[in-house]
Amino acid sequence: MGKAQKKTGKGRLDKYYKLAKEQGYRARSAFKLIQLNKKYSFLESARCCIDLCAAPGGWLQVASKYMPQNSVIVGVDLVPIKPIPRVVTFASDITTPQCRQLIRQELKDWRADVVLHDGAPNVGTAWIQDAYSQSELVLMSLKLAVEFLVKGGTFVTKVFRSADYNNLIWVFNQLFAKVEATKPPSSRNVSAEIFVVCREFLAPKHIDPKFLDPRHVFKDLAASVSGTDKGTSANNAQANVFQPEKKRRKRDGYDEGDYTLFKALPVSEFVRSSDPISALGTVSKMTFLTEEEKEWLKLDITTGDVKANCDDLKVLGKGDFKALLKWRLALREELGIDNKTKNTEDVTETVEVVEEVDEEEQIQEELERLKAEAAARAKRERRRANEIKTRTIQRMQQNMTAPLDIGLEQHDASLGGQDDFFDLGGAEKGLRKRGGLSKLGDRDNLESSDEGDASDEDEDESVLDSEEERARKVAGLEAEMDGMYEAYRDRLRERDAKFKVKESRQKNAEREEWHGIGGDAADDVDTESDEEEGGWDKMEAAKGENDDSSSDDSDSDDEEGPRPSLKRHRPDSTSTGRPSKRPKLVADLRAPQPTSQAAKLWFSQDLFAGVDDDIGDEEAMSAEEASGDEDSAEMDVDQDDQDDDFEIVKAAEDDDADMWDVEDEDEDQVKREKIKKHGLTTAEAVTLAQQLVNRQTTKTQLINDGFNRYSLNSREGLPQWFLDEESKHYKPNIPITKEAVAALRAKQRALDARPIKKVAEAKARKKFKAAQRLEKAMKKAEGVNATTDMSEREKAQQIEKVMRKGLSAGNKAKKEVKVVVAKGAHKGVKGRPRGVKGRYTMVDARMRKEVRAKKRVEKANKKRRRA
Ligand SMILES: C[S@@+](CC[C@H](N)C(=O)[O-])C[C@H]1O[C@@H](n2cnc3c(N)ncnc32)[C@H](O)[C@@H]1O
Repeated sequence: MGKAQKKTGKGRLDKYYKLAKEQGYRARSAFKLIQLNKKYSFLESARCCIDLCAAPGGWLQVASKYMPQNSVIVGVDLVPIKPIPRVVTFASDITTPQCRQLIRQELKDWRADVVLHDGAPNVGTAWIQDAYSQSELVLMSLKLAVEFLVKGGTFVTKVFRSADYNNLIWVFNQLFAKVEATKPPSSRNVSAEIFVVCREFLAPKHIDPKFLDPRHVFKDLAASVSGTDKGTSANNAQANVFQPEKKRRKRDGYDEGDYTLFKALPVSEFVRSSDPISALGTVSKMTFLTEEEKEWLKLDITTGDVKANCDDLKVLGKGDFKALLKWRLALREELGIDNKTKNTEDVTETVEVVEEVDEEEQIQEELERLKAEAAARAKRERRRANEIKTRTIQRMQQNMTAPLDIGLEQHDASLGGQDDFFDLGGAEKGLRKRGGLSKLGDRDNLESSDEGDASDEDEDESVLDSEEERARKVAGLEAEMDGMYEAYRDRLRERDAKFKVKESRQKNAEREEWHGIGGDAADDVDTESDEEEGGWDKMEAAKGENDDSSSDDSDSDDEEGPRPSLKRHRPDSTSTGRPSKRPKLVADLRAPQPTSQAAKLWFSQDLFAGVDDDIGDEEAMSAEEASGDEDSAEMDVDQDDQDDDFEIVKAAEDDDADMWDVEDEDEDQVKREKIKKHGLTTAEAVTLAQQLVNRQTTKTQLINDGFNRYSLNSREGLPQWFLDEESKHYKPNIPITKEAVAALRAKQRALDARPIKKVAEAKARKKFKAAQRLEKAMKKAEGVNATTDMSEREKAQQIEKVMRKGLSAGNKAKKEVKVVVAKGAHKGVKGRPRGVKGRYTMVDARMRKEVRAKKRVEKANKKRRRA
């Protein structure tokens, strides 16, 4: 569950999820009802509505919003529903009489205009079983609907496109004048759900109880579910043979590309087939057309019955099928296909034993044998495929991590016929021949023995078929390209300090990036979008944690799988010193090799999915199965992945409107502060902000625009060089306006004009001191004013003096000291030189140099003394 898309979050947290969050709905499914109501307008005129299976309450919220004031709205679910204004809710099972009573108590004499049903059983078993329960639930809801609906009322229900679909529609048609099935846009395409809107309830006086009885409505399916057959076509084929009395309908539709009912099969195929049962179960007729087949008609064993049976298989019973199988066995013996029975011809005693064996048993044995053979074959093939995968992985890993340093290309080229310069496969083979890859061989053998398979070198060679060879070459080339690109980047890093800075900035940007609205711009503008990013990451992380606890497989998914802010790590050059520019072909596999990042990336591709599991770790398999069960138990998270599209929008404990985790707030705070501190930093962001302020766009529009062709790009498995290129050019082109650029420039200019910190501090200090002086002066002035032994005039003079001093003290210009060099006319002058006014100081031309020299000597002497 949740593995097909891993619903890697991206698919799951879609536009409607975000809209639900934004508009305060508890579940994205709210939009389904909104869209259904938009099409059929049943809520606006309704005065009473019952919502069956209503938790967490998305539909109830919509009903309460669209229905007139003072309407009666009742919601029921197995789980309690958090209160919603104007809505009565209670917890009950809609399939029980107690639920019926509760609704009756609530409605009294009222009848409902609308009955809604969006129920989904808590799944966990096989799909066909789940679908059946869902259909049953629909029928139960219909039962309540017909009891409480007013004549002409509307019943809206969710149905799954299962085998029961037509039966349900038939029943609806008996009770409602208009029945329409529709899939609202918000219902995911991957979901099998469909909504049926039944209008104009006929309210018949008497309703045949069979209409509402699952045993009658889903009669055939119940039979097939209780039997051994779970609905697969292969099983169906077998069931057709062993229980031909019970005709099975094609409930699951026809096989891909096979839409005809009548099928003919050459009888030789039936005789030679390893799975005769399937042949008998699927074909209508077996033909004798070739010369060989016509010869068989002449044999004694081919009786008239056999011929007649071959003519129309659809009318045969169990005994006829047995007869055909018996005939097949006899014919195979005749033809020498079955060596086992042929050998028995030579041993008289054994022949006797064989003759004694009951027909029934013989067929049974044959069946057993065929089954065992098929199972063994499948197992062999699986193991073989696993081996191929494992070896491919090992080899590619080697190619990626180890330097190719022994001039193999020249060597192989010199042998002639080696066109491909990069043919690592050939080189490896050469090495293997020379024993250079003995370690690899050891490892291979080790693995083979682990799996209990006696595969040897020969088999190993046969496994390397041309396709694998080609795939390996391609992988080798790609790995080499990756290596070269890394080396190139390393060189850049060494040469260009700016590159490093750029790189780290880019990493930060990637970490910050939300792929919704579009990069930095969105990040800058919409703080709520930022919240979403936080929420997204948290949810992903939470999912990761869940997976961690439940499955090994999902562990790796978490590490390698796509993330909203996918960040690719480069191999740590510090740990390995300088990275080798050429990958080594031979590596010591005995020592545990750390998987390189490039290798991790490579192995995160679908091709390798499940390799680890397949290698035979049964524990991992069972853990995975267990996790599957656990997953399915998490109704609100995964159920809709499989069959229901219901998804609860995460809600905060206390506040419905604010639906993100409290933990996110810190992160959001940081982002908000960042924007507060630095403002909007890109022209795109400023443009979007201006559009928002000027009401040229809305937040919803922005979110909608965020779902563009760039937003859900998967970067999984793509080489780094490609991603680097893409990050430069393949991104949404958000328009920018002149005004935005001008605003940013103005801001930049203001920033440039700002004094540096020290100057600003000095200025502030000066200001502070001036204020202190002024305060002091004012105090003094007040003192002067308070004295009684001075005339008013004297006081005024004194105060003016004090204030002038206080104000001007800070502004005192430093008295200039004139420097007079003692050379020329001033050389040897004693006293004030001529023509110099004010303060002066005489300097010797050589004085500075001499003073410095003197200091140097003193310092040197000091050192010497200390030594
Ligand atoms: C898809 S959710 C409903 C979502 C709802 N329409 C909304 O918008 O919030 C399905 C609900 O069916 C409920 N359910 C399943 N079987 C039920 C039963 N027998 N009786 C009552 N509720 C049931 C589940 O508890 C689950 O909450």
